[in-house]
Amino acid sequence: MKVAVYGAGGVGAYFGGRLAQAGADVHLIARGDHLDALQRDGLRVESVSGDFSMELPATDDPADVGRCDVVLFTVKSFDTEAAAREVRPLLGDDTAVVSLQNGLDNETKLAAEIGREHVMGGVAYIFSTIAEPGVVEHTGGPTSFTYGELDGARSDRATRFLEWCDRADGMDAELSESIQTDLWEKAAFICAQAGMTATVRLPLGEIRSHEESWEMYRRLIDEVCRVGRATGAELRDGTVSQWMDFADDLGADSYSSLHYDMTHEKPMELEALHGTVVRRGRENDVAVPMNEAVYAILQPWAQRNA
Ligand SMILES: NC(=O)C1=CN([C@@H]2O[C@H](COP(=O)(O)OP(=O)(O)OC[C@H]3O[C@@H](n4cnc5c(N)ncnc54)[C@H](OP(=O)(O)O)[C@@H]3O)[C@@H](O)[C@H]2O)C=CC1
Ligand SMILES: CC(C)(CO)C(=O)C(=O)O
Repeated sequence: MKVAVYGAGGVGAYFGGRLAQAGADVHLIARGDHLDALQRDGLRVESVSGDFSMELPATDDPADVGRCDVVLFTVKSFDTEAAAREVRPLLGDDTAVVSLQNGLDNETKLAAEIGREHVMGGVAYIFSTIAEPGVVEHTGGPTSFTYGELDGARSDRATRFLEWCDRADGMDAELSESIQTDLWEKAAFICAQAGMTATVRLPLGEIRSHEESWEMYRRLIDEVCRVGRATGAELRDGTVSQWMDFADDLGADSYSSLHYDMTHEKPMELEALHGTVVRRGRENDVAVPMNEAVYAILQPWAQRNA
């Protein structure tokens, strides 16, 4: 199984490294200082599930890699269109490009550039960042992702990739029959987890311990579920309470990638998260006051860091 990781950062390099440990032929696509360090010193993953280091081919030019079975597409959502324009050298007839990004529009943008037949949707659950060039720090979370064909088919390429994922330690993967549902459900959780940790600028434990803040967390999830349903996505009953239980069990020191980016002067995915919910809410006549508040509070930060 030949796999390219397009955007080998916190998420991509972690899962790519795990697949390489399982024997997959993994190629990293990165840029800047991070790429220099990957080429010079290899990839180092410092993980709560066990540290590991490995030498993997790394480049900024997809033509060096050539056709792959699977491309894990893990750039930030604001880089989706630019990166999608460079994906073609990685594509054979049956190549799957699997987005593991946050946001609701990445798959559509990818499909517009490379064709819907190449695109799978996905959602990732992991807390990981580039701690320094060449080094990915994994601090917690389930280390799992769910992915699937846009039409829900249990295709040969999707099941073949699942077999490889199942061989890998330190990660779990699941094949989805309704990736739109999963994307909206993940959006509901991330708008709460990212929105609250970034606006409050404190970890989840302190947010949980204040009734009003915890209620805002719940309302953020609820609003996104309402918008998702209004757009036609079939969210499961009980999604709000399931996420509240999940968030109740997360470590008290949990934050989010949005909080990390905000506090490290990095571009933020605010438009892909709360910006999209606010716009889709207006289009579908669904009130989203909590998401509007988060969007308004974080816009100056998003502008400053852009
Ligand atoms: N981090 C997390 O814990 C989680 C993140 N996610 C989502 O996963 C996605 C990826 O996040 P994350 O891994 O944190 O992001 P990172 O910033 O850690 O990694 C993305 C990498 O892609 C690189 N990149 C972007 N464009 C290109 C390009 N054209 N060519 C080569 N390299 C490129 C970036 O370089 P540069 O830095 O120079 O831009 C960066 O090194 C996001 O949508 C995020 O919301 C989902 C679940 C958990
Ligand atoms: C769900 C969460 C919070 C970690 O998996 C995430 O997606 C992020 O930090 O971007």
